[in-house]
Amino acid sequence: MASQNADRSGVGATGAHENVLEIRNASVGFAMGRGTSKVLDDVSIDVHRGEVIGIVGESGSGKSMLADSVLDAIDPPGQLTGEITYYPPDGGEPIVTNELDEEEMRRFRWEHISMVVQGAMDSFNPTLSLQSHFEETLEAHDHDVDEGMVRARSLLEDVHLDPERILNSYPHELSGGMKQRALIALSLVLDPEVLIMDEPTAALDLLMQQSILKLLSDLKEKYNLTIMMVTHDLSHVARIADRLAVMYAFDVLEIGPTEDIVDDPAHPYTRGLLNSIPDVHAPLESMESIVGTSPDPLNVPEGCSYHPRCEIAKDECTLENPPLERVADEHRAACFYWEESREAIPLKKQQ
Ligand SMILES: Nc1ncnc2c1ncn2[C@@H]1O[C@H](COP(=O)(O)OP(=O)(O)OP(=O)(O)O)[C@@H](O)[C@H]1O
Repeated sequence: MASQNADRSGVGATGAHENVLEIRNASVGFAMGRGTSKVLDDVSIDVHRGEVIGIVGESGSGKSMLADSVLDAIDPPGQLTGEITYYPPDGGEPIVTNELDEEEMRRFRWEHISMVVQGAMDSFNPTLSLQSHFEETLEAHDHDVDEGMVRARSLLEDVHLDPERILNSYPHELSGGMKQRALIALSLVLDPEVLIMDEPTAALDLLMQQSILKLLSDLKEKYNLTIMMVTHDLSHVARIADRLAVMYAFDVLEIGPTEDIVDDPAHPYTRGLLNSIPDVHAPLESMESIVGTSPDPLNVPEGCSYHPRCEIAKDECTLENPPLERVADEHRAACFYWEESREAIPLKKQQ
């Protein structure tokens, strides 16, 4: 497998690097008739070992592109550039995932990083029982099937499903919530270290969404997982995320501990996003949406991409793209005027 001369400075006492993933200058471009459409624009973030990181933002902001980049799963003709490095738990050689060839990636995926994508519930093969899905996955990765099925049963119990009943069922015999939970068990059967969930609960009702979040949080503790969770629903993921990265126009414009982002966001966009989250107790007229729409990938504004919608933008914002600046210890925001934004854009009280 491809490796790089790793930066060993983040190696902790256990021999494991403190970051499980380092995403550096990740960009995705699609060549189109009207020019090249950049749908991920030079994103660099670390994913800390053992955390839940929520990737949030409006529809079309590039969240799935960021998640797909980790496993180099961009559909052609999309082109990924940059470098995504995975650090194994045992302090072994780091792996640059976007340098793996097809066969190396086939082995890497599910063993180290599993991904459950939008609509994956429908990806079960309708002609195969759930037992066959688990067995095929184990066989494809040369795992001992008997041993693997012991783990599969235990994982199914972890997600509150009856192993015997589920393994003997066909996908159409399960409800949406059961399928989603079976899929989470399947994604963990090879004991990966990282689980990427892209809108994992979008098709489920609110109660089921909450129960899946609780399950993920329990699984994370039990199996020492790192979870990257992609969603447009900030309030939802904030319940389990240690950190949040807020995306807008194909870039991360704010990142930090969840409580900093929710209680004291620094970027005008994040403040607007929080003020637009529905509060069931508040009168409708008190809800605010952000004026304007997010940019088309072929028409991203110069300077700060948010400036046309920003109520505190100044000339400088139209000319220069602000870098992520330090707000507090681990809190960063890409805004020249983040200090001003706190007073200029008051937060409505969330329930
Ligand atoms: N195959 C493709 N060719 C060209 N552009 C694409 C392709 N797939 C996605 N895009 C564009 O990439 C941009 C980012 O898409 P992405 O799916 O990452 O957004 P998202 O934030 O995950 O949105 P959503 O929450 O709706 O899934 C969008 O503008 C989308 O139209």
